[in-house]
Amino acid sequence: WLSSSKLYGPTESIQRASTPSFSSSIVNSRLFGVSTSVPGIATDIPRLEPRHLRELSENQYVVICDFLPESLQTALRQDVQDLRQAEKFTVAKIRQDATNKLNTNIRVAESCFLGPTKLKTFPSAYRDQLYVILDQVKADLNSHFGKPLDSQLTELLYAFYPQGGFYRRHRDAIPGSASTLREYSLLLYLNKDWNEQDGGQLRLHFDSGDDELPAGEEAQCRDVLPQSGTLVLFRSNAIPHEVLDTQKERVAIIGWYNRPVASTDIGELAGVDLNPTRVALMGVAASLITVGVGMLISAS
Ligand SMILES: O=C(O)CCC(=O)C(=O)O
Ligand SMILES: [Fe+2]
Repeated sequence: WLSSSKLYGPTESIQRASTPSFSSSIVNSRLFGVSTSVPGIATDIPRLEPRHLRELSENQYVVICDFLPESLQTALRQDVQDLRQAEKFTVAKIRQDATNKLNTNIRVAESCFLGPTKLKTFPSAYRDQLYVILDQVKADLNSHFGKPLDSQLTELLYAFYPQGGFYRRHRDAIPGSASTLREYSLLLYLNKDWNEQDGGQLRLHFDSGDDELPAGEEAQCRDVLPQSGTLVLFRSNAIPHEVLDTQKERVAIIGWYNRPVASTDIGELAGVDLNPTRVALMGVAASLITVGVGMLISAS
């Protein structure tokens, strides 16, 4: 597992997860695989390996193929179908947008918010398994980077893009809004047998722009196929990205690991101008804001 850390450009090196895609209920003894058992399912918990974490810190993003166990991919694909059937999906809004109004010039997709406290009337052991896996990813990020991530402030959703769907270039963390707390963006795809001609690639941009390529800069990007099982992680404030027009229905699990609210965020998040010395004395206010932002996120 400590094999060579490759230096690579935006167009190469897609990593592979090392855990087997599925195992029976036998607890495995491999270094990065632990197992849980949920009634009816027993799946290895895939882990971020040191090479993945190194790559994330060097390049601000990492792409890991075959991360999610295949049996779970199948089950979650079915979960998306069932939730759509039950009309649990709503047309996705652009949340960073000040007005939060529907903007179909930027995004055409439907979404369904997920999390341990969501969809209580529509439980799924497979979704619970997903939460366990995503908590482990968070723990792996935590222990590698040594920066705490806030468990209250994790956002998670299913996104369904119809044929012709897209999401134009944007950044996930925008200063001056709650999204500024997003530290890592997470994408997990559930689309079987995806090809180049199906479109819907996730395009990661490496120029210095936000929503557009700055004049005079050369485009530099990498396209990732939304292939079932693929995990993409990137620093939310570092990598502008977009979803190219999809020729087929496309499903993604989208999440953000947020950092805790710092006292220096208070002014910005509360929309007021506070002086820094006062702000420093306001740790209590920071935790209140955490609760407030948490409610904001869970209400969406
Ligand atoms: O669906 C994707 O691949 C990306 C979605 C995205 O960028 C977002 O929801 O912020
Ligand atoms: Fe995004």
